[in-house]
Amino acid sequence: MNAIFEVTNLRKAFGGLTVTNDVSLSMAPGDRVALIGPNGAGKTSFVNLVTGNLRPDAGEIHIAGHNVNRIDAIGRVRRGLVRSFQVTRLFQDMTPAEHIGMAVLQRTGRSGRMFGNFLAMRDVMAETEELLGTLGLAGLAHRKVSEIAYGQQRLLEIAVAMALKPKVLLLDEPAAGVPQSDTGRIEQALADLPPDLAVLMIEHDMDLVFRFAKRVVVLAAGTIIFDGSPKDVTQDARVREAYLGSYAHARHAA
Ligand SMILES: Nc1ncnc2c1ncn2[C@@H]1O[C@H](COP(=O)(O)OP(=O)(O)OP(=O)(O)O)[C@@H](O)[C@H]1O
Repeated sequence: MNAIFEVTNLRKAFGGLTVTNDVSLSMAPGDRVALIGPNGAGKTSFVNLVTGNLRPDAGEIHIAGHNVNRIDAIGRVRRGLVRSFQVTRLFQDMTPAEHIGMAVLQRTGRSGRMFGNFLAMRDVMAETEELLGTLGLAGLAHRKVSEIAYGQQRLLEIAVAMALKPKVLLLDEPAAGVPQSDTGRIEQALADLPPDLAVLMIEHDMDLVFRFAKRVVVLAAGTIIFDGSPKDVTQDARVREAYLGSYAHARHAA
């Protein structure tokens, strides 16, 4: 396989707790992968390791064939590994257009000009308008983030990530917290992502997983226990046991 993203034998422990246990995962351009697992399985830790927000104890991370272990989080974004910006990290007083414009400036190496009127730059504005239009946010381009609906803020996260022109996109529960009436627009945005982009989505909503993913990876207690088709995942005995075990644990704790 011609991997755009490859993790081999990744390992991380917090004290005595191993949260990433010899994890290997490879993705090709165009892959649509859902990363699922019970609460506390290590999904977020895995994403933090690959984005450079956590340092692994062992293992290698490659983006487009380059080892990025020694490259920081911003450097990995430059190499094409982008995690969707979280709603909690959007600036409430800024507009969607300003968010996209800033991301375009960052990508094109002009972030020193962020405090000028960068939206007056023709190329920045053109790209901003196009991206907001694609995601159905054109009418909100100049409203403050605090004034737009939560579902639209989540669409803006995707738009900001896309402005960085990723090769690999990591999405953390893109529809979580969005009212049912608006989840269709998020799903449409996911369906419209460029076909050559590799997407890894952490998701708890299994309906969304089955509609989006061509491949499902299941983490349990830091270990990949399944990597295969959506069709097979529900039949897998280890997967069933991991989820049932976590429910039993939750019920016991309640
Ligand atoms: N900085 C940290 N220090 C110590 N333990 C941590 C740290 N970060 C995460 N953990 C622990 O690592 C384990 C895996 O957590 P992680 O958040 O990666 O799981 P998750 O699969 O993303 O869970 P959820 O679905 O609930 O978000 C948990 O037991 C968590 O408490």
